Parts: sequence; C-alpha cells; structure tokens
Amino acid sequence: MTDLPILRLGTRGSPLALAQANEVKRLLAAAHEELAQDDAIEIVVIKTTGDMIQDRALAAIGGKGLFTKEIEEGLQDQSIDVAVHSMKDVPTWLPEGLEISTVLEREDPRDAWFSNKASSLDALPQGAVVGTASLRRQAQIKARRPDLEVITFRGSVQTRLRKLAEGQVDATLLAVAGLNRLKQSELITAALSIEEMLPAPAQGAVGLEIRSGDSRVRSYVDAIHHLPTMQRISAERACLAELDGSCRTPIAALAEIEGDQLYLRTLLASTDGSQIFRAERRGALGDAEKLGRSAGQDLKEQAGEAFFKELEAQQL
Ligand SMILES: NCc1[nH]cc(CCC(=O)O)c1CC(=O)O
Repeated sequence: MTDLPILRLGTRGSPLALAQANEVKRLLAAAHEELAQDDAIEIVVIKTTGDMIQDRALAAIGGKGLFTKEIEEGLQDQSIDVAVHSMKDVPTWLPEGLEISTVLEREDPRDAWFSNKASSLDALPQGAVVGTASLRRQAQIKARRPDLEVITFRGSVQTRLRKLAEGQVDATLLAVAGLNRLKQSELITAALSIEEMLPAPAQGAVGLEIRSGDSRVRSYVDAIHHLPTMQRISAERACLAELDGSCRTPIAALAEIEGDQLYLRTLLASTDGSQIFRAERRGALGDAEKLGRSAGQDLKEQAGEAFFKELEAQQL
C-alpha cells in the first residue's frame, strides 16, 4: 500500500480556483488508476496576498505573483506537490527550481460582457459607468469609448454581479473561462469579440507548477498535458516577458493555431486608452517563444522610451 495522499494539489480558495483544482484532480484520476482511489489526491487551500487584499485596486499595490507566491512556497517547503494556477496570474519569471510542467486544454480565452443596459460595449449609452479593476480592460474600453466612465471594481464573480444588479455600474467584464468553469455561463450577456477586447496573455489556461527535479510528480502530470495550449501561451507569455509586464501595464496577447501555424495578436496601451499599439506575427508552432518576443520588441519600439517613463510616473 502506498501512503495517502499520493499527490497534494495546492490552490487558492476562491470558488473558481477550487473548480480548477477539482478539474485537475478529475483528469489525474482518469489518467492513473492509483490516483482514482479515495483520498489519493488531496486539495490543499492556500491563502495568497491577492486574496487578503480586497479593498484596493490590485494594480495600485503592484508586485508580481500576488496570487502565486504563497502557493509556490508550498512547493518549495514540500507541503504540496503540484500548484494549480490560472496561468493569467503567473509571472513570467518563476522561482529557481520550479517550472510550469503542464497546462490543461484552454477554455474560451475571450472576455465576457455583463450588462442590463446594453448587449455590447458599443451599444452602451453615452457616459455610462463600467466597473473593472483590470488596466488591460480599462485601456481598451477607453480607447473604443472615451466617453465612458471606468471605475475600479473588485471581488468575486458573485460580488461583482450583485453590484451590477444594484446599479452601482452599468456594465462589467470577466473572463468567459471563469464563468464556464463555474458552470455559470448563462449569466453572460455576450462574449466580446477579439477585435473589441484582446484578452490577457494566457487567459483561460490552467497550469500546473512542480519542482523541476521531481520525476515522481512529473510522471503523473505529463499524462494531462495539452501541447497546443502550451504553444499558444508560450507565445503570449514571451511577449509579456519581453515587455517586462507586471499587472500594472495594460498588455494583451492572443495566439491561435491555424493549421501548422501560430497566429499571434498583441497589444500595449496607456492606461487611459489614448495610446494603443498593436503587433501581429505568424509563424511555425515550434517558434512560439521567438514570435512572442519579436511581437514584444515591436510593441516596445512603437511605444518608445517616453511611453514607459510616463507609465512609471503615473504609478508612483
Ligand atoms: N486575475 C483574476 C483572474 N485570474 C483568472 C481569471 C479568470 C479565468 C482565466 O482567465 O483562466 C480571473 C478573473 C477574471 O479575469 O475574470
């Protein structure tokens, strides 16, 4: 008999994070007979800095890894074997000795639109109020509709939808993937098109982080890896890394697979949406990172040094 649990999965405790961890557990149990027995996989809930801060805009606090640091510490001190993350929240630089070994097949990467006033961003009345804490969403909304007022808006899916129902805002946005994973897709008014709202790098992808040297754990997680998702998010995250983007920089990127090619669209914006830069690349699947870095360099050159200086100044 093996000692139980065989694998401990570390995750945040939000309803979405738990849904993701349970999906990982289900896939692992389906792939390995010994993991299908009761208590073979334990889900360990870990509170992160990002979970403790509810009253301020995350962007204002800054810092990378707000939703991942404490979970990574669990990997390092051996209290968990696998960290389950929304890849959107994972910094491009990982601590020494840890790696993203595995990604699940990507969910819908688009942003969802919620409003009782209008079925799309373009249809909102003049001067309406949109709630979001994401600088990426804020910048793209302001670029398309400078007349709208964007206010900072946080909390769980449930909290945000209650605030919308109470009329605190006229519309809000959330990742479609989150609603799908929570089995609450019916609450979505509409999915925004990629042209209206380019998603965050790796939006809709769940990733597993492990200790690089842990071959025992690696042999389990390898069975649930989805290579096309890894190729897509590698391109997107390479662009992010090139821009050294923290969650304080409005950056968007989406790579899609067309035959044997990767089609990457990227965007860098000023927070107020007055400046928007875009770069696109097409190339071989095996060149995902190269394409991402190249798009990132392109955006950097378009924006120029002054753009980054100003961004920094705004955030001091
Ligand atoms: N930053 C929070 C976060 N991280 C991942 C998701 C959604 C799920 C996903 O993108 O996989 C969300 C919430 C949201 O943006 O609606």
